[in-house]
Amino acid sequence: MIKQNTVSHYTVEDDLVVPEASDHFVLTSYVKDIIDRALVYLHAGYPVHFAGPSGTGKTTLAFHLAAQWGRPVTLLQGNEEFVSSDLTGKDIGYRKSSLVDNYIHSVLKTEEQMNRMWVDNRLTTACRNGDMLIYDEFNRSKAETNNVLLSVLSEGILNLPGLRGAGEGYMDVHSSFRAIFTSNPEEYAGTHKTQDALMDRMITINIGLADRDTELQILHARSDLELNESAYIVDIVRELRGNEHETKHGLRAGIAIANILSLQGMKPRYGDKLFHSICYDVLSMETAKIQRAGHSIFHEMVDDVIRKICPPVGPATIKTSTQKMKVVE
Ligand SMILES: Nc1ncnc2c1ncn2[C@@H]1O[C@H](COP(=O)(O)OP(=O)(O)OP(=O)(O)O)[C@@H](O)[C@H]1O
Repeated sequence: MIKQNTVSHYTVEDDLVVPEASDHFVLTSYVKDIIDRALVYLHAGYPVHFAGPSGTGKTTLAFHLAAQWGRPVTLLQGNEEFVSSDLTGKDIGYRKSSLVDNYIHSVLKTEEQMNRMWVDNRLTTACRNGDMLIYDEFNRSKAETNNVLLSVLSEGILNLPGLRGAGEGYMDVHSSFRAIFTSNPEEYAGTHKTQDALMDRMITINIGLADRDTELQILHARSDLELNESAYIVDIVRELRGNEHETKHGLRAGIAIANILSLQGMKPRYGDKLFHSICYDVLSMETAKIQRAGHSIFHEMVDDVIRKICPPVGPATIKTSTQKMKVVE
């Protein structure tokens, strides 16, 4: 595992995202393989699309990739309410300028000029400057909103109908412009079916759940829990995923449990009631619905997995910042 000082958090200043170094980005061979392939596609001039379930690291990969690319980054977040002008820009009205010439006091000459005022939005700025565009969850925007990307990605032309009146209806896209898209094809609420024409213009890398080592390194990097203790959490989450009921937790649930435990000075132990409860709560999203003979078997299922994976609590009492727990042996 290599922890790289490259990226995973960023600052936003005047709409421009500048990727910054982070100690927390984890680059295992699994992650590196994805980034290397994506860089090859970007160098060949193709936009890259990371597609996969929630919490698999798509956005983090997109920012890391953008940092590797080295150009300024413009960020767009897919939105159901967006219309094309939210991507490209719009006329914000007219500017009126008038000149009053009274040089010869008996002659008053006035001249008025009306100019349309156009403001670029993020896509236009990125195309103009040759930035890297990250369009996160782009399928949350309607297909007709994203149509403007078709000519950008294939012909290198941005269509700006709003500027037609000013004789500037099209703009050549800067040759350094690139785009990284992310989407979750499994998400139904609030997403739109992406048109094939757009998908056809990007190279899609399917991001599944990371291998165990990557998941472990990420969980360890994102919490202060020791590596061997982190491994118990990773195995619990993976075991529940592999369960016949197929729970769909991504990386976040494990990170959350590890963070809570390390902040409380706790360790994942079978029989520690608080630990069991934390697992019920954090992992309850889908599994809570699982029933047998009319009652939820979710807690039993989690208890079973914890028993299989974690060592039991020792004879000492477990100290947490808020309470002392009685050991259950
Ligand atoms: N390579 C990595 N190094 C360190 N942390 C990572 C890495 N990949 C993912 N993570 C962490 O895993 C969590 C989920 O990652 P991320 O938000 O990128 O997933 P996502 O697939 O974009 O999720 P969603 O589809 O729900 O937006 C985050 O806390 C992120 O910081």
